Amino acid sequence: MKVIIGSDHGGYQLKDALMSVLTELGAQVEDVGCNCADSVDYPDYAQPVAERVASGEFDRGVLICGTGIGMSIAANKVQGIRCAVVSDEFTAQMSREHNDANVLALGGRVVGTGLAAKILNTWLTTEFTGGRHSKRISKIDLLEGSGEA
Ligand SMILES: O=C(CO)[C@H](O)[C@H](O)[C@H](O)COP(=O)(O)O
Repeated sequence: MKVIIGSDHGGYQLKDALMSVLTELGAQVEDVGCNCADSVDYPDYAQPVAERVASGEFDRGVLICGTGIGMSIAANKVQGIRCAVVSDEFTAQMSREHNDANVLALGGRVVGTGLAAKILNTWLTTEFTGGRHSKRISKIDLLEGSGEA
């Protein structure tokens, strides 16, 4: 699986910590930064991650800011992106099974490293259920003008 990951200054430490999870899962990872505590703007990292997932270049994206909220708002502006902010394992599982989320947003100031690793593991290894959920995803596609009625 090809995964692209990015963060702002509120998430770069958690991003670094999660690299081992991605490596253990055998993911092919590209890190678009940032890589230090200097203040940056989260949309500058959400945009390349979201666009490169939406284009099909990467299978999944992971975005980390202080809360995950800013990253998710920005990523969800890109057509074809279903970004879920997750702080627990159950919603990580549901965001894949029901919502087919293709980008995961985490809060570096919200979840600790251990929980974040479990969330990421669950999120990357859970498949979309399809069925009744596919119809709902199609309706989301219509909302953003990319689907067919
Ligand atoms: O966008 C966010 C909140 O929705 C992110 O958590 C940012 O990381 C946060 O806003 C950055 O805050 P800072 O005070 O500039 O460090």
